Amino acid sequence: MTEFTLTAAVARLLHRLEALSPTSPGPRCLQLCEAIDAPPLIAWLAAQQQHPKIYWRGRRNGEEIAAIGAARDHHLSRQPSAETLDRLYRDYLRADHHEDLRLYGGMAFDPKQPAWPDFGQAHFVLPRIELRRNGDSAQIRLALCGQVDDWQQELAQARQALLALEPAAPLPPLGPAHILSRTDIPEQPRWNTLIEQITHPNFNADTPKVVLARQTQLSTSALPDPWTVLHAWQMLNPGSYQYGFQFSAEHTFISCSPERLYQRQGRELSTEALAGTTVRGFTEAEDQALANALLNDSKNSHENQLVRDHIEQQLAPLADYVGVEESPTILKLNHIQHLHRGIRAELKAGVNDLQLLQALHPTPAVGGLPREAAMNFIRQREGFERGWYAGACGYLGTHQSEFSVAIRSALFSADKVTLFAGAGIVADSQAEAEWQELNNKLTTVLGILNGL
Ligand SMILES: C=C(O[C@H]1C=CC=C(C(=O)O)[C@@H]1O)C(=O)O
Ligand SMILES: [Mg+2]
Repeated sequence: MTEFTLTAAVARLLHRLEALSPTSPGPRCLQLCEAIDAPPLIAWLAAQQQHPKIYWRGRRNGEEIAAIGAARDHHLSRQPSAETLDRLYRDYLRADHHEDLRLYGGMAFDPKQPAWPDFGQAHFVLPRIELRRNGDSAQIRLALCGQVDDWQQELAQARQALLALEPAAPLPPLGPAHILSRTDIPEQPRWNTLIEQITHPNFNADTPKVVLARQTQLSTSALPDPWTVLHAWQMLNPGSYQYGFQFSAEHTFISCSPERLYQRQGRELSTEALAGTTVRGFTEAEDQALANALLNDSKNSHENQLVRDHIEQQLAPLADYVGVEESPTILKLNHIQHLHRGIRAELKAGVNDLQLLQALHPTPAVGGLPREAAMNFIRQREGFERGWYAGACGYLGTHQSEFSVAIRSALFSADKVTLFAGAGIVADSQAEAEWQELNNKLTTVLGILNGL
């Protein structure tokens, strides 16, 4: 009888590697796959010693992935061009590939801002080892990618990666971390000035929306493990995407984001307008009253409407059909609730993921309108580098691709954690209320970091 423990599956993969011919007839990329009973994936990932480490989980109990190492690593100093994407497709994502190879990674919010170290303007990885789970079914996948003359070395490296796997261990506990210092950029007085500028009728006439953000840098007595924080965060917000990228031991970017940039299955596209925010109530009646007030609030409706209109316009030339939910519904998170409109499209034949990324990212839920004017304002005045905050994170695959907008995110480096929160500023925005909205967006993660 086949044993589905990870150890048994790894032994089978080692055996299959041995059986592969040590020479290759040409350049090739392939994936060996074995069914497993999946261990808890975040805990397994945290225990591994190989980098990069990547975690991805779709919304509402969606597909879960933990991946380590790289059979191919594309660290780009510019956002992907048509040529780069063509190459990626030719090499791994060809429609005649039956292996379902995927490139996991992301891209920064603004290619014109300096890139974060490790993350670059864009960074995509074909993982060496991927654990993929969908409901009760899970596999371990081993990727091999090489040329004729380095094939033997590729086999040796794949073997090495399998032998270096660590067993899953419990996640390190959160521990009683104390926040020693906190620095906000911008601080509140500067925030107020910026809101005045954005809401000034002369500016607002041409630039109806700018999503202004704040960076909150914390130093703590004991830096918590980012994977433990992500795990705690996902328990509180299972309806959000949950993901983390650690390209080296130095920096980890995690996000528990409610926002989908897009999901593509074949030519079916699903995206959304997510903008407009209020808090949750303490009782069901209060929660419902807050939701109703949000649905009827003109400032929040305007925030959402601008995103909806823009996405519809951007998709029109790429799609045979675009359908938008006319009235927004409410998406509830642990501490806040948002206005949400689902958007579906049937893509024209031949439309690729690069076209989708360029058309949709960044949406006016994180940038503004018009896109370039809003981004210019952010670049010149916000005062910090957004890096992958509000960027696009996810995966590219042949038949299916999915990206989330990396809001509700945190960057862990040496001795500090940096949190990010933004708010859509439109004509009727009040500086104090928008500042409070930023705080509301941080409540859940701050609670985790405070050990609450
Ligand atoms: C930019 C962020 O949120 C966006 C997504 C949902 C609601 C938003 C809002 O109501 O302002 C923002 O547009 C963030 O959380 O950093
Ligand atoms: Mg808002």
